[in-house]
Amino acid sequence: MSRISERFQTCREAGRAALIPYITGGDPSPQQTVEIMHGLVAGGADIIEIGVPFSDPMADGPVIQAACLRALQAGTSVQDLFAAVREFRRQDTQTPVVFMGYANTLEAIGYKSYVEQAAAAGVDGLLTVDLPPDEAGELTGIAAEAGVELIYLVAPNTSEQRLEYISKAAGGFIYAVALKGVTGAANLDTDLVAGQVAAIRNASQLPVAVGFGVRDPQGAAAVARVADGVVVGSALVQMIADYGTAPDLAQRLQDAAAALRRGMDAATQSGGNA
Ligand SMILES: O=P(O)(O)OC[C@@H](O)[C@@H](O)c1c[nH]c2ccccc12
Repeated sequence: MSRISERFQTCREAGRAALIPYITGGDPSPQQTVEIMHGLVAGGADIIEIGVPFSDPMADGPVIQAACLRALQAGTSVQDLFAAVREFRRQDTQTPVVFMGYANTLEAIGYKSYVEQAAAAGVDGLLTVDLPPDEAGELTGIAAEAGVELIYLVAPNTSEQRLEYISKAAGGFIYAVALKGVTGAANLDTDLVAGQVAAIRNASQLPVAVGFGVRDPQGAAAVARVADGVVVGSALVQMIADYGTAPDLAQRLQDAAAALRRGMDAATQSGGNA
């Protein structure tokens, strides 16, 4: 069983939703990424999503765009991020790591080389925003061979037919984008999210994680009641923007993850995870 499936199973058995923090790799520096990853796990993260910084991150709002810029200015390369995951894996062999990024990066290195290096470093899944299943082509076979799961996004306006199609291609979990627009939005509508998750569950057996617009323990709690996983990105990335040079940056992110964790666990213990 893959590390991602295993983690969702553990969460299901424990009656809780998976906490999936997102940070941009190499922000504020590649060295700090490993420390932050360990901090997030200590705070209760189940899966870590690392953004591969890209100069034109079209799905991202201003907070993550700025993070990409900081990471690139710090000289972050994909190789640095593979090295960061290798380093992380020396202490943590349990927590799944997903690389989120854009096709451009994979194409520059070559799909096969990229996937093999990612797998060797200890990356479990790839979420490539502009490579939907119809365009993943040879990536699908390469990833399957390397044991790397391809995670796909489902938007609020994704048709039922399209949902069926994506479900067939998807691995790991389905990422439900809670709203139209870019990352870092503020208007999460939990009723809409509940309906969206229900529709996805009709089409797929995979766990469903929800992201975009979850920014605090209350929002995380509301999503944890209806989904298998909760992704929080911009709110944490904003802390890196604010405290990037503070010596206790990793501890601050650990505390933020712990607050999200508490909110989510309180919600699922009192309200069930149906
Ligand atoms: O930032 P938010 O609103 O908390 O959303 C999560 C998101 O940041 C993370 O999953 C992500 C960052 N960039 C992306 C691009 C596409 C899909 C998802 C992402």
